[in-house]
Amino acid sequence: MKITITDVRKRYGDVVALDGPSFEIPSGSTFGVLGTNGAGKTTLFELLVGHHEPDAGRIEVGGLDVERAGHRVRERVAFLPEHAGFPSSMTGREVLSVHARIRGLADREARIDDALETVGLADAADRAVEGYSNGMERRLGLASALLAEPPVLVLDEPTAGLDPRGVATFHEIVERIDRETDATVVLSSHVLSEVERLCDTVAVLEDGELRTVGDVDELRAAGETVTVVLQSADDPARLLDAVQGWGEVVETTNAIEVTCERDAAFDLLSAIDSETIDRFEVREPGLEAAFRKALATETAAGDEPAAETEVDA
Ligand SMILES: Nc1ncnc2c1ncn2[C@@H]1O[C@H](COP(=O)(O)OP(=O)(O)OP(=O)(O)O)[C@@H](O)[C@H]1O
Repeated sequence: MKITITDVRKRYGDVVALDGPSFEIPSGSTFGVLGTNGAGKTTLFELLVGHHEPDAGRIEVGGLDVERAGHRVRERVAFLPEHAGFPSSMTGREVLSVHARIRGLADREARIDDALETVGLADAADRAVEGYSNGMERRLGLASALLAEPPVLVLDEPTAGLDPRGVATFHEIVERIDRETDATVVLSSHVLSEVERLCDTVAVLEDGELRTVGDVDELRAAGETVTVVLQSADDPARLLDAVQGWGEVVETTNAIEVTCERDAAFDLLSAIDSETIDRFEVREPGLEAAFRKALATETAAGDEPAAETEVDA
C-alpha cells in the first residue's frame, strides 16, 4: 500500500518538527527513516498514523487522506510506538486479547496465537508482562501491531534499547514479514547498518527536512570512493610501497587498505604485481558515506557548520 507524504509541516510552539518533507513510500517496501535526534521521525510517524494533524501538507495511505479518513487509515496501519506501555499485571495474551477486541477483530484466538508465534512469545504468553524483559515487551508491541495483519506497519525505533540477541530476533521478524507478506513496513532507526540490512528504500531527515531519499543499493553505490583491501603475499613493505599515491593508505593487522576513487580501483589492481598479493576485496563505502554526504551537502548549502551526527556506523 503506497504512502505519499506531501509538504508536511508541524510545529510545537516555536519548534519546527517537520518542515515540508515530500516523498513516497512504495507499496510493499521496507522503508527506513533515518535521522539524528530530533530530526522529526517520531513526529512524521505520529502524523502518518493519525495521532496528530499536520499544520499543513498531506499524507495519503493507499490513496486515503489521513486527516479526512483517519478511522479508515487506522484500520490499515499498525503502529509500534517507541514507548509502548502495557498494564504490567496482565499477561501477554490478555494484552493482545484486549487489543484485538478493541479493534473489533474476528478469529481473535487464532490471530493472537499466530502473532505470539511470529514474535517468538508463545512460551511466555501466559506470564504477567511485569516479568518481561525490555526485548519481550518490544516483541509484545510488535505482536499487537501484527494482530490485524495490517497492510502497513509503522515501527518507531523498534530495536532501540534491545540487546544484540533481541536486535537479531527483531531483524529476523521484520525480514520474515518482508518475505512472507505484502505489507509495507516503515521503520525509523539511528543505526545505519540496521537500515542497510532491512530496508530497500530510505529517507534521511534532518531538522524536519528531507535530506535525501532513494533506493538503499543505489545510495550505497553512489559513493565516489571505494576501499581496496589487499592481503600481502609475503612482503608487506613491497606492497605498501606499490600502493603509495593511489589514495589514502591504512595498514591494519593483516591487510593494507587503500581508499581511492571508484574509477581508479581497477587501475590500482592492474598496476600491482600479482605476486605481492594473496587476496583482495573491494569494499563499497556503505550507507554511512551516503548519509554523511546527504547531511554535509545540505549543511554546506545552508551555509552552516558541518553537523555532527549521532548515527552509529
Ligand atoms: N510534544 C512535543 N512538544 C514539543 N516539542 C516536541 C514535541 N514532540 C516533538 N517535539 C520536538 O520536535 C522535534 C522533532 O522531534 P521528533 O521526536 O519527531 O524527532 P525524532 O527524529 O523522532 O527524534 P529521536 O530520534 O530523538 O526520537 C524535536 O525538536 C522535538 O524536541
